[in-house]
Amino acid sequence: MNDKVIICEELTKRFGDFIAVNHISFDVRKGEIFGFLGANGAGKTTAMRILCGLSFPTSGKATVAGFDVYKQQESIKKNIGYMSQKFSLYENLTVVENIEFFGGVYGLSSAEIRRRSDRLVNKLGLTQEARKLVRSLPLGWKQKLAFSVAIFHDPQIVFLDEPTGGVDPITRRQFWDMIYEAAATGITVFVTTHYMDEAEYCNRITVMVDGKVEALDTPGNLKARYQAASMDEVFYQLARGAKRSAD
Ligand SMILES: Nc1ncnc2c1ncn2[C@@H]1O[C@H](COP(=O)(O)OP(=O)(O)OP(=O)(O)O)[C@@H](O)[C@H]1O
Repeated sequence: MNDKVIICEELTKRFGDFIAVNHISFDVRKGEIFGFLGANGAGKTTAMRILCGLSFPTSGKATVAGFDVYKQQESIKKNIGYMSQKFSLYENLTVVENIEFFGGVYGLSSAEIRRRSDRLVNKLGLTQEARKLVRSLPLGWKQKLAFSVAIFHDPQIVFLDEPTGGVDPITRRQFWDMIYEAAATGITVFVTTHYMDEAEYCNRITVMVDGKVEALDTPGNLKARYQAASMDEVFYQLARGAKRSAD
C-alpha cells in the first residue's frame, strides 16, 4: 500500500550479543503523527538511525519513503528531514544564514532558497532577528526555526528526536501547532519524546521496552486498554518492567 511511508518488519539491530532493537514491526501512514516512546536505552535512537539511512540493521526489513534501508540509504536521506534537540542549527550563523545553509544541503536552488527563506522568516515573525546570530535567540525560537529548517525542502517524512527538550509547556504547545500544520500538508511526523502530554498529541504511539514494541495504538485506545487516566500512567505500566536503564 503506497500510503504507508514507513514499513518495518522484524527489524533488528545487534551490537555483538546485545540486541538493541529486537524484531520490531510497524507501519506509519502518510501524514500521520507517530510517537515513538520508550524509557532510556529502549532502542529508539538505534531504530531511528536505521530509518534515517544512517545505520544498517542486522536483520529484518524496512522501507522509508519507499526506499530500502539496506540498499537505498542515499535516497532515504533526500526524502526525509531530521531534527534533534541536541544539535540542529549553527549557533554562530544568523537565522538567514542557517536557512540558506540547510536549503543548500538539501539541494534547493538559490532563487528557491531566497523565496522560501523570506516566506519562512515572515511566518515565524523573525524579520527583526533575521540577521542576528541564532545563539541570541531564546531556546523555543531556536527549536521552531530548527523544525522549519528540517521541513524546508518538503520532505515526505520528518524525524524529530526529542525536539522540545527543555522548553516550557506553552512554547511546546506552539511547537506542536507547527507539527500539526506540517502533517496537514501531508508530511509524516515520526517523533520521540519523554513528555507524556506530547504523547497525547500523536495520532498513534509505539511504546518500546527493552528493544521490543510493547504496545502500538492511538492514545485513546491505549488508555482504555490499560485502564489509565493518562498516557503517563500507560507508560508507567508498560515501562516499569524494563530491565534496561539510562547509560
Ligand atoms: N554502538 C553501540 N554499541 C553497543 N551498544 C549500543 C550502541 N548504540 C546503542 N547501544 C545500546 O543499545 C541500547 C539502546 O540504545 P538507544 O540509544 O537506541 O536507546 P534510546 O531508547 O534511544 O535511549 P535514550 O532515550 O536514552 O536516547 C542501549 O543499551 C545502548 O547502550
